[in-house]
Amino acid sequence: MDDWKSLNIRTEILNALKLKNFTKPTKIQSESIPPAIDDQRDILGAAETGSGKTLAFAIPILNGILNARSTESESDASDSDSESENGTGSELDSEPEVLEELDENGLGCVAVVNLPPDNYIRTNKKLWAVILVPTRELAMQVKNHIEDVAKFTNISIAAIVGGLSSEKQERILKKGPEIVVATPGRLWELVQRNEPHLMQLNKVKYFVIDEADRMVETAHFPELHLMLEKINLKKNNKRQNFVFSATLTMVHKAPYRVNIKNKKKIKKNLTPEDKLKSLIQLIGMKNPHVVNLTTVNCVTSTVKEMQIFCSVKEKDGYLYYFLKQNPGRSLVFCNSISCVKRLASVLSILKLNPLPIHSNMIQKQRLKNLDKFRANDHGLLLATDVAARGLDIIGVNHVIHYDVPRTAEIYIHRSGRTARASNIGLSLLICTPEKKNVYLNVLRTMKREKELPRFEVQLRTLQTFLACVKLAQEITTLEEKAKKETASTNWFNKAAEEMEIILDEDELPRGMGTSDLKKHKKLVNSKRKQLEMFLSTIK
Ligand SMILES: Nc1ncnc2c1ncn2[C@@H]1O[C@H](COP(=O)(O)OP(=O)(O)OP(=O)(O)O)[C@@H](O)[C@H]1O
Repeated sequence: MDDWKSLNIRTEILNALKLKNFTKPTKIQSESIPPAIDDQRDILGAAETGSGKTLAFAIPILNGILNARSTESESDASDSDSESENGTGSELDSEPEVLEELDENGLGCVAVVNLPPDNYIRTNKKLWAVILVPTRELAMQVKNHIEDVAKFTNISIAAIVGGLSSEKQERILKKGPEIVVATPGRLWELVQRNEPHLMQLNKVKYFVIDEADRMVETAHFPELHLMLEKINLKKNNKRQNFVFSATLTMVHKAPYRVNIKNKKKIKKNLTPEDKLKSLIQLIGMKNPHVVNLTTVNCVTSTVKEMQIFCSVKEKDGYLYYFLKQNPGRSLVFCNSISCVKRLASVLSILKLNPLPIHSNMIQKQRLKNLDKFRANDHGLLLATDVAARGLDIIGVNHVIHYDVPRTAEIYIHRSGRTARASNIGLSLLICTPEKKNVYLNVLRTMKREKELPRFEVQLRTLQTFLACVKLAQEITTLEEKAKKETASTNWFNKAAEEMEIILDEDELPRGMGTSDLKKHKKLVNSKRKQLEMFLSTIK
């Protein structure tokens, strides 16, 4: 534990690290923690996936809160009359609030008032830190990770995310957690509802943007920009900012056609320095300490990268071949929700028990599927890029890019779900001729001169797998059709029932009648039996 001790970390935190068996800091931790703790510097940190960035910002925050509390209790002891810094009363919102009200004619008029809004009830606990992350699952994970390290402190941490009851989250905030980990949408919603604890947002001592390059994309998180405007409206020199990502310094070449079209004003390619500068400005950081540990390879060195080149028709077959031939915990990424849903049907019929996760699922089911995946050494998660960033699931053996990722960043983050914390793993990209350009572009952005090595398959074995997949696809299509037909007939029958009309079969919507449906079912059953036979020949 000596390496930790030299970082000036408090005993409460050291004890928790010891309990977790984290014997020494990772590189990003040993390079970020000292300037953050000793010099209270803002930190811009870039380091590969799975390298421990969460604790690189969480430890300085916990340490800072504990130190401040000790100082407060010392000064409280010496001056019991003075107002505690822990209470928010003296510090908060001394500035008048400007409220819009309606006059008797229903017209808007502006009233300047010194009082807070009616529902503004100050919590008596200070909001020390706000940590923003792009996805709900990541917020939960970061919260749990920090809680582990805060085990021997009485600092409380809350996750505030969309998809769960906002009333319940308001109840959590009422307890006054010192650290709030949140997704921007839900946090902003509660800020706008004047949630009392969050009224301290512009006074927080620590502000973190994790996965920052993704978070500042305006199109994805407009609320983050509104929040930044709000917290930067009034200068808060005491705020310490932390901005982290594995792809913070990654830049893309401006497309060639842009250069040709705008002959006179040729678009300058953004440099990593430009990118950092604009982040610093946007977030309102002051002279940040930059820790850039990204490597030339971009992807963690313990990830073995490979590719399969095949036609669109063969993709499912190659995927099934890989999954059957390479047992372990696998995470398959698709570019769309519809692809996840379709693959989930096909792979379920092939008895692989896939667990889908995408943004159209209810939040509780998303979390449930993640838990099931975590608990099963042979789990199979089918995900959109909602699971590409930050998720820390120990023991993911394979990441499969079923669809070529649209950008190098996505490729890096997806691949980073395996081989975490110095473990090894495989990242396999499936590419079709139509997507070859996108794939080459991803490699170009990562400055790779060579293509990824080919994943070799045994062609004879592959044929059996392709045959199984073909049957499974046929069954899926037939079942889908039957489901749609039944749904539309049911709807028609229900409508007729409500209108008290009795229908003959020939009055039902054109499509399958009851007898057609029976035949259809029979066909599905025979195909299923055929598939069972095929599957029994595969180990
Ligand atoms: N000092 C340490 N010693 C051993 N393991 C550690 C240490 N610090 C963190 N870890 C573990 O390493 C794993 C990765 O950490 P973390 O999730 O913070 O990575 P990250 O750099 O944020 O990754 P990503 O870029 O994918 O979000 C976690 O399981 C964490 O518990």
